Amino acid sequence: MGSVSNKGKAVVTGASSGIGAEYALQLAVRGYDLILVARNRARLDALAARLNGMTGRQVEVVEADLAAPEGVRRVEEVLRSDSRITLLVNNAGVGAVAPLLESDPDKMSDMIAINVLALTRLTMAAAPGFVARGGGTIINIASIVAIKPELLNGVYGGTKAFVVAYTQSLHHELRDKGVRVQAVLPGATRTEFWDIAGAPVHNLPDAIVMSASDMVSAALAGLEQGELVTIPSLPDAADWEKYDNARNALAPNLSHSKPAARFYIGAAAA
Ligand SMILES: NC(=O)C1=CN([C@@H]2O[C@H](COP(=O)(O)OP(=O)(O)OC[C@H]3O[C@@H](n4cnc5c(N)ncnc54)[C@H](OP(=O)(O)O)[C@@H]3O)[C@@H](O)[C@H]2O)C=CC1
Ligand SMILES: CC(=O)[C@H](N)C(=O)O
Repeated sequence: MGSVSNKGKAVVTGASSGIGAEYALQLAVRGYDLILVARNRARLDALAARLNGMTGRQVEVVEADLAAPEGVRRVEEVLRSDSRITLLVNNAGVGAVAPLLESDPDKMSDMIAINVLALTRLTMAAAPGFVARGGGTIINIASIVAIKPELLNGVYGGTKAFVVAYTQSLHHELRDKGVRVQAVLPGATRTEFWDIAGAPVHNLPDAIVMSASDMVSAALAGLEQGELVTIPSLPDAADWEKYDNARNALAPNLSHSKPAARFYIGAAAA
């Protein structure tokens, strides 16, 4: 059994494969104890044993279906009750490539439940403890489809746009309370995501597909550099800042007592 980490514990959802398993590895190497969450118990147990053997860190496992209210409640309870938790990685997620008119509404509902509802509730379960203890970090895994929703299924893009907006708003509310937040926007990453979404990753050009290991290394470097939004592929951070500045530049004109003159409403009424 490893010694108790002074970095505390990281909760990683969707840790049974892909990006989540890679976060678990890289966080254990950085000295975090772990709580791994997903449905596939056998995979979680195998990863926990491997990481404990490699790093000596304590690794717990919570089997939970985050599409189901009782699964979310199980993880909420852990987040509320364990004061050693210092980091939450909201990574569990599913995607789709099918156009909206060919999509199964029940699958879309499940996607919203996992990508949006679970992430929202787990954040709300973790944040009060972080505020009370004067520190903590929440990493939300979004996607580049948050800003380019035309690329894949529209509901998937909508869920990831939610993750970015939610994270920006959390930053606004929590930055003065010692809580760090980060939205990570991966591009195509070589994981099982693609098979599950219905489009094998080998059909994509290698030039646009990153390994999960490189993606997570870059995302953690972005966190260390203080980024609120990290796009691992983006060469120049100033490009995101321009995009974000353009959004903020709209602010003075987003709410007025009258419609803009270009809609001629005032002229017609006069
Ligand atoms: N791969 C890519 O190209 C990109 C991925 N992303 C995002 O990265 C995140 C991780 O995906 P990735 O690693 O690629 O894909 P994987 O399919 O490899 O991993 C998804 C993880 O989510 C878990 N998960 C899925 N459904 C549930 C559920 N109902 N309850 C609990 N856990 C669940 C899975 O575990 P289990 O099945 O054991 O429950 C698994 O651990 C997702 O949010 C995805 O949207 C973003 C951009 C690009
Ligand atoms: C855009 C991608 O390639 C990715 N699979 C995603 O989940 O957004």
